[in-house]
Amino acid sequence: MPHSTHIGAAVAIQDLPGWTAVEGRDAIQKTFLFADFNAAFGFMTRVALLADKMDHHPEWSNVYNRVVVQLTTHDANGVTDLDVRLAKFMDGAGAAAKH
Ligand SMILES: C[C@H](O)[C@H](O)[C@H]1CNC2=NC(N)=NC(=O)C2=N1
Repeated sequence: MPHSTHIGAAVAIQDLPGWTAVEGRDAIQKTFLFADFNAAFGFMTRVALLADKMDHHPEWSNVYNRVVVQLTTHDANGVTDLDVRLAKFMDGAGAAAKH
């Protein structure tokens, strides 16, 4: 795996508007709400291409226009710089999202 630096959810969310710490594990969470399924799946596709390049993958689910995301680094048992990088990219790619 790529080298990663442990940050922890509490510190990570200070720099990530709309992201919250998950109860019971070191992970961060955000819900993105889009106009429709097309916009939601477009977002997931753009994120998937980066996740593949980074070899760092979100835990997420999609129902129609809603995408619920949790990020953590399994190899580090917690939130690292890789999760912060992916979260920031999601915030950019999810600019069309309603909050
Ligand atoms: C072998 C492979 O590089 C690892 O399993 C990668 C794949 N994607 C990953 N994604 C996430 N979120 N955390 C990891 O620790 C991780 N590890």
